[in-house]
Amino acid sequence: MKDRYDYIIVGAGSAGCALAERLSADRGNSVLLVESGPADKNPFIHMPRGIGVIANPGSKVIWEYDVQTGGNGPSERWFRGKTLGGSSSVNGMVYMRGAPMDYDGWAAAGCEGWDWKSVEQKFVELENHDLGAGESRGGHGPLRLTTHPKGDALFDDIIAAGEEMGIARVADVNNPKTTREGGLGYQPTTRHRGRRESAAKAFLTDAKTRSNFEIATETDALRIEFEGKRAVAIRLRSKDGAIQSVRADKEIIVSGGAFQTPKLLQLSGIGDAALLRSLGIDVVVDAPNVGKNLREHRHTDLRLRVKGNSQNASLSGKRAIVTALRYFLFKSGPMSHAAHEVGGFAKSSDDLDHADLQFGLMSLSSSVDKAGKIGLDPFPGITFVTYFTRPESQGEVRIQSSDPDAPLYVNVNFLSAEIDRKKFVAATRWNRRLAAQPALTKWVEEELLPGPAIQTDEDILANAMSFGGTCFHSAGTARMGTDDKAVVDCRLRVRGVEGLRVCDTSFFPTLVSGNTNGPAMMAGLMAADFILSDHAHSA
Ligand SMILES: Cc1cc2nc3c(=O)[nH]c(=O)nc-3n(C[C@H](O)[C@H](O)[C@H](O)COP(=O)(O)OP(=O)(O)OC[C@H]3O[C@@H](n4cnc5c(N)ncnc54)[C@H](O)[C@@H]3O)c2cc1C
Repeated sequence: MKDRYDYIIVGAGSAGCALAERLSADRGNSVLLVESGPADKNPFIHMPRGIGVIANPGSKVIWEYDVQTGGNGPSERWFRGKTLGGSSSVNGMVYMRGAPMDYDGWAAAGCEGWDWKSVEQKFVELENHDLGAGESRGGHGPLRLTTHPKGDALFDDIIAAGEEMGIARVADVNNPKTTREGGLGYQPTTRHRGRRESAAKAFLTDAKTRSNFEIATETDALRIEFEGKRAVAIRLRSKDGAIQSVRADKEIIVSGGAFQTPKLLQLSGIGDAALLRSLGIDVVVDAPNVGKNLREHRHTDLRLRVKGNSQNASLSGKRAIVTALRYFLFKSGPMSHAAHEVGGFAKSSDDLDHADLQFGLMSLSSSVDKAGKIGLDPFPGITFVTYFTRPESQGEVRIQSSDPDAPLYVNVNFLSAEIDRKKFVAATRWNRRLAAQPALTKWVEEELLPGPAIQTDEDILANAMSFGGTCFHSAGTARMGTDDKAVVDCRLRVRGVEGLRVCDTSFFPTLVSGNTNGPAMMAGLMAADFILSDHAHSA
């Protein structure tokens, strides 16, 4: 590693990889990409269902958090990616983009340039879709997308059940009309030829050979260093514990993800002044909203015992070995599936002008045994996973110590907003309506979860944390905006200092209507445009 670069990016996740590729494409820029985790060599990263192995406690490729859910529920163990590709290397590979209204809402709140028409162009640039290029779809970008193949009778009947409810069968669930009106179809995924297509795969495979680009894995960014109000260097700790300051002549961009980005800002003196002083950290900018506005999707699950076509058996016991072998030989079979085979959007009530629910089918089902261990059910089961797409509950992430290795405080405050409670109930009822359609009566044997005893709105809410979970879409903790409380401005520059930006899901002012990997990569492309044009003008 050299002692100075033009640009230093902290975090080789979804956004960081996309940004690094774009900045280093100009050989006149020297770029350093710093990543806490190791290179993505573990073969289970690349096997789509390898997630069951790499997400285990103690895994070297994940960050683990103890998260307060809000209310009286027990805390939950959440994780994020810690390797090249970040969370895109450990996620469920469901590829969604969000709805035009999400981005148009950001623009209407003052952030010009973030309207749907602008971000849509970036999605098109990003995508190499197996459905080919279309009006709102890319066919030539770096990110190879594969739609789950047709042909499974149960999956097809789930889409047919949607049709019986008046929900269109669609070829591309990301089409803007589908995100508005609703529609179910086979799930587009970040997979290619049976392997995970992470941000590292899409953006670093070619870029890493560039002589102006360096990647430092197993290296932690501990603190941003300032001269006056200008961010000038990053304090780094390498694998062997050596500490080094590396200068950025142009900019530092923090892409550590929605938990680690606010943490690094706070450790560097950008945060709530009272909190920072109480921990002995010198204040660079009093920015009380760093770490606030944490947004997350909470899914409600309908676990069903079915008559067949579940993947439970082929992923359990001795058959799992055969399934894994099939995967390693042919890159096919259940080990090559993403989290959802079927997905899409729906309206929880016909009078809505926009879809408000996202649905995903998991072709397996799991339960917790008497010893508290989670395992696949010993019978055929599937799970409907549905969530309200635009939650308003807000939580918080904050440091509890000036020690960078100390655990973070995370409280997501699920269902604290009235609308989220109302929609959680609506989503739970919607799952049941789908399962009750004629197309599915020949498949469904029994509802296992929430279970027949849970019927009233009160019952559903009282048990909400026990039949669903986090979608791992955390965002919002370094909110973009034009108001005094925003952490970054609309070009992602940290307010109150110079030479520092944030580029990851932390800046999202609200959650988008869908999964967040695609939007994070899109953000990396947007940020690259801002940075390159700002420096072209200042040169
Ligand atoms: C289990 C799981 C399942 C998910 N499923 C889906 C899905 O199916 N579809 C979907 O679209 N989205 C999914 N998501 C969400 C999506 O993957 C994330 O929202 C997205 O990847 C976030 O991108 P990011 O750039 O904000 O951060 P990340 O991709 O998390 O990247 C942050 C990177 O920064 C590194 N880093 C952090 N701090 C430091 C530091 N101080 N020094 C050096 N490096 C640092 C981290 O190690 C990490 O590599 C899932 C996420 C998880 C965790």
